[in-house]
Parts: sequence; C-alpha cells; structure tokens
Amino acid sequence: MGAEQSTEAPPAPEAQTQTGAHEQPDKHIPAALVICGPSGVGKGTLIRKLMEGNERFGFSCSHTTRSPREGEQNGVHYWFTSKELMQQQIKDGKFLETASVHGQLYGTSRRTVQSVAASGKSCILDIDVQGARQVREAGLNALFVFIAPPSDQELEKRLRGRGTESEEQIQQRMANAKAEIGSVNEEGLYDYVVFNNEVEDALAQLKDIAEQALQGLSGQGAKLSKARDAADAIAASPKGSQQSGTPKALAASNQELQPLLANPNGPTRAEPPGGAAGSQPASPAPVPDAAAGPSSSGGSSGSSTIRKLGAAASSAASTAAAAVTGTQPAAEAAAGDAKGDTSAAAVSTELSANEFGMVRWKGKVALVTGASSGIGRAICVELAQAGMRVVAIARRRDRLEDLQQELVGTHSMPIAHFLPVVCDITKEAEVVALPRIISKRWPEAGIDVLVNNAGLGRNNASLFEGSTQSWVEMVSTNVLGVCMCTREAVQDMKRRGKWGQVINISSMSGHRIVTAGGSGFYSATKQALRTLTETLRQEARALGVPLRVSSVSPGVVDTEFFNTARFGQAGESLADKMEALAPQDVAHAVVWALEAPPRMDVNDILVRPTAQSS
Ligand SMILES: Nc1nc2c(ncn2[C@@H]2O[C@H](COP(=O)(O)OP(=O)(O)O)[C@@H](O)[C@H]2O)c(=O)[nH]1
Ligand SMILES: Nc1ncnc2c1ncn2[C@@H]1O[C@H](COP(=O)(O)OP(=O)(O)O)[C@@H](O)[C@H]1O
Repeated sequence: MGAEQSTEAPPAPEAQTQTGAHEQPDKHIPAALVICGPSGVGKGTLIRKLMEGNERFGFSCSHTTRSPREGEQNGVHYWFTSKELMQQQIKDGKFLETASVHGQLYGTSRRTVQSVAASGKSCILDIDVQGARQVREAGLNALFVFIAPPSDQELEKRLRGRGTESEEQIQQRMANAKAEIGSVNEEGLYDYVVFNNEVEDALAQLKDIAEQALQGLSGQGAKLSKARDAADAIAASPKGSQQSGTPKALAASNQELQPLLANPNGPTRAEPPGGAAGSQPASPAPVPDAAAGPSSSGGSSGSSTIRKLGAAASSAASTAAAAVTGTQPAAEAAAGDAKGDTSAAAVSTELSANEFGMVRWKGKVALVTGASSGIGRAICVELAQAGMRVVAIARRRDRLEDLQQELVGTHSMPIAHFLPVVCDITKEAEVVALPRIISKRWPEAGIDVLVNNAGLGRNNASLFEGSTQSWVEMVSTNVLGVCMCTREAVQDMKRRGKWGQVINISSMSGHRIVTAGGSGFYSATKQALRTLTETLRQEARALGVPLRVSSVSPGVVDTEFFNTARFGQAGESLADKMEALAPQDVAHAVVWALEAPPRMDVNDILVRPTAQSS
C-alpha cells in the first residue's frame, strides 16, 4: 500500500553504506514503525487508517516482483519491478532488506527509507518476518509490531473476503501464516503484539505505539522487545531471579516506557519513496467492515465460547444459590445457552449471548491472583478460553511456567494474551507496581476484571493456642492483600475511565461460622471479605460508577488448599471425605458472574458439593 500516486518506473534504490537514516538516534527524529503479520490479518487496513489525515507518517513503498492486483498502482502500493532488475539491485546492495514471500521477491530500498526519514516523518514498513529480522539486524531505529489474528478461521475468512487471491494463493498464505505467527516467540524481534480483532481497538493500540515511534524512542526497540512478551522470558530467565519488593512480569523489562502523548492530527499522506512521484492523494483503499462487531468478527471462536459458557452457566445455575442485584432473575440471561447449537433457538441464544455474554470481555484484561494452582488456575483457563487477556499473579514462578504451557499449548491461547507476574500480594510495593507492568505490556489496556482468588488457611490458628504467624498470614493474604489489589485495580479503572468488575473468591466459611480444628480464624477472614465485597459495591454506588462487584463462595473444592488444609483434622482431608467441587466448577461461576448483562450485578454465588452437609 502507499499514499501517493505515480506512474513512473521504480526509482533505483540507492546503495548506502549505512543501515538507515536513524542509525545515530536522536530523540527528535522519529523512529520507524515496522509492521509484520500474516497475509490478510489487516496490516494494510490498519496502516491506512493510522496514516489517514496524519502527515507525520510516511509509508515505505516496497519493491516487488509480484503482479499488481486490480486497483494497485505503481509507486503507491508497490514499486512493481522485474525479477532480473531486482536481483541485480539486490546484488548492488541497494536494499535494506529483501525476502522471498509467497514465491515472489519483496524488498525495502535504502533510498525509500531515507527519503521518508529526510522528511522528518516516521517511516512505516509493511514487511514480512524475514524482512523484519534483517531490519532488526541492520539496527534501524524502529519499533517492531506484530499484528496477530484472533484465530486461524478469522484469518482465512478475511483473506477470502478480500477476494484478491486465488484458492491456491490462499492456501499458500494460510500455510505460511503458521510460521509467521510462530515468530512472535523469537526473542528480541518484536516490541509489541497487537491483536486485530476489532479494527478500532487494534487501531487504538497501534496509535499508542506509533506515538512512541514519533517520539523517536531511539535504541529502545531492542530493550522494549524484552518486555513485549512476558511468556518468552519465562523460558529464558533463570528461575527465582526476582527480588522481593519488585514484582516481575516474567519478561518485563525494567525500561520505562515514555509517557504517551495525546494524538496529534494533521491531514496528508506519505511522501512518495523516490521523492519524485506525483502529489495527488491516492484514492483510499476500501476500509474494512467497521460493523465487524463481536457477532461477526468473533466468528467461530465467539460461538464456541458461548456454547462453553452456556454449559458453565447451567452448571453454576444448577448448584448455586445466587444473590443478585437487578431486575432479572440471575439465570435468565444464560438460559438456553447450553442447548444444541444447530437449532434456531441456539442462534437466537447466541445473539443474546453476544449482546450480554462473555463476548464483550473478549480482549479485555483479567488479573487473577493465586493463579498458580487450583481455583485460580482454572479461572485463568476459563477466561483465556473466553478470549480474555490474562494477567496471572502468583508467587511460584515454576507454577506460572506450567500454567503458560497449559494455556498456550493445550488451550491454544495466543501467547501474547498472557502475562504471568511473580508477585506476593501481601507486599504492597509489588501490588502497587502491577498496573504499570500491565501498561508496559499493553499500553492501551488496564485491569478490566480483578479476580481476588489468592487466599490461604493455616492449621495452627485456634484462639486458645494458635500462632500469631498463622493469623498474620491469613489476614495479610485473605484480607489486606485483597484490599490492596482492589484499590490498585479500581484506581487503574478510574484513571482510564473504564469500569469493569471485581470478583472475590470467598468461601462458605464467609457465610457460616465453622470453628472445628481452629478454622474459626479462617472463617473470620472470609467473613471480613464478605463485608469488604459489599463495602466495595456500596462505595462504587456512592461514587456513581458502574463497577460491578461479585463474590463466589464455594464449599469444599478438590484443590491443594483442601488437600493440605485439614484444619486440625488428622488423616483424611475434607476433600477426601466427599465428592468435592472441581476447580472448574468455581471458574464457571466466575464466568457466569461476568457474562451477566450490564444491568445485573451478581453479588454472591454460593456453591457446595452436593454431598456437603454444613
Ligand atoms: N520483506 C519484505 N516483505 C514485504 C515487503 N513488502 C511487502 N512485504 C510482505 O509481503 C507479504 C505479501 O504482501 P502482499 O503481496 O501485499 O500480500 P498481502 O500481505 O496478502 O496483502 C506481506 O507479508 C507483506 O508484509 C518488503 O519490502 N519486504
Ligand atoms: N479487524 C478486522 N475485522 C474484520 N475484517 C478485517 C479486520 N481488519 C482487516 N479486515 C479485512 O481483512 C481483509 C485483509 O486485510 P488487509 O489489510 O488487506 O490485510 P494484510 O494487509 O495484512 O494482508 C480486508 O478485507 C480487510 O477489510
């Protein structure tokens, strides 16, 4: 793609000994923006929208040996050239990078990049992965962004919908897409991964990143790239290397991002690469269907989520006594979701679920504490499957590594949707740093959903002879940790003006007092949590903000917690005594609270194993 029309022959790309105009970075010189991603993901669409009416960017019009598509113009979309000429120019060193893509030669000429840079603009390169590696290697001062599709199916749908490729070309592009998407795991290659689910959301993210490029984040690319994908560093970094007091996204760089500036505007388009092209604006290329909302762009993944959620809702509804604030019975919104998916009823159910269900949380960020095992882990899995981005908080790094493997390997979660952070929620400094870590990773995002799941029980806690240490640990985690996470999350929502939902994982012990084996103290912390949950709700109402506040109070769940916490009982654990709830049962209840329509605030869900008496 490009911005201005020309009918002239490709300008000879100048041979240069330097790698690019930004080799000596100056903070006043904009950095370039390298955009990568599989064919059909929407790179061209996003770049076009980013550049529309903004003269601070210049497009690097590539050379290619492929034939022009209908409507494509020489010097606008590409410099169309011959294989022989291009090969000769490559030999002459005139290209900053070249690659063979889908069987054709593509390349960025040095002259093109220099020409854009000379005009004081940020140069946008739409290049493939091989090219990105070369540009990174060449040391161009640039931010590297990978545009990722929401799913393979959606990618194929877009490719087909574009109608510019033959069946064979589509197959070739889909085959290549796999390896291209795999490149997000390459250490040091990309600085950001942007999911192009909704065009406007992706565009907003790209704009934030582009603003940083305009600030000329010289030499930051390589550093930022470490922050791009927390998951990568899990494998790379030595275990247990983080120090107390400094929570670490497992790959978060310590490099601070520059503050983002407000979006400047200005009409125009890029300079032509050779500097000699005509000056009339190119006719804008077709804009993607802006109506591609949840129901259409969510595609198959959206509906599979709905089906799964339907099952979740029914399981939650059948076992839960739900306390709900609102005008509708709790089960109503989800009723019918679990029906067969081929009926007309299922179709209309999907529509209503799209309107009110988990679809609206897709791409939003959920922070889950105590994510390393049991209920927290199951919640991460459910939310990931619903398409949310997940920040998993836990103290045990190795467990977060396992969780990542499960999410990415087994559940096909895009790795860039996952941010594992080693953090102890009883340490204030670590909790306070969380929003900053998240915004480093996803500059446009923040905490939309907080699931306060971390909690612990200690055996040695009776009031006659319990240890102070046990009491302190329980209060610190079950009460104070929850308060600190809540405060930081709601402050983050307030800063962004986006109010989401706080879900506290409480306990049946928050509703009735069981003192056996010294478990009364644990009960006290959960009773406190129950009070705090309602306090938060009332504070939000008093402030007039639409924050929703929920809690889920499970009975005995088959988790490490119940297997180790015997509350003074010898031998058999509580979970051994009966068929306990599965962690997924509780996670389903969380999903149910989330998918409730905005008018409905699910305040508490009580779930016991059928076999549990008290
Ligand atoms: N390395 C490199 N790749 C390029 C260049 N120009 C375009 N590409 C990439 O080549 C691939 C095919 O581009 P194109 O033929 O326009 O098809 P489309 O991406 O399916 O619209 C895309 O991944 C582009 O990002 C270039 O100058 N260098
Ligand atoms: N977020 C999106 N949702 C739905 N369709 C999209 C989205 N982004 C782009 N498209 C459409 O997908 C097709 C491919 O986009 P395009 O910009 O040509 O991709 P690329 O340049 O990456 O090959 C186009 O028809 C475009 O309108």
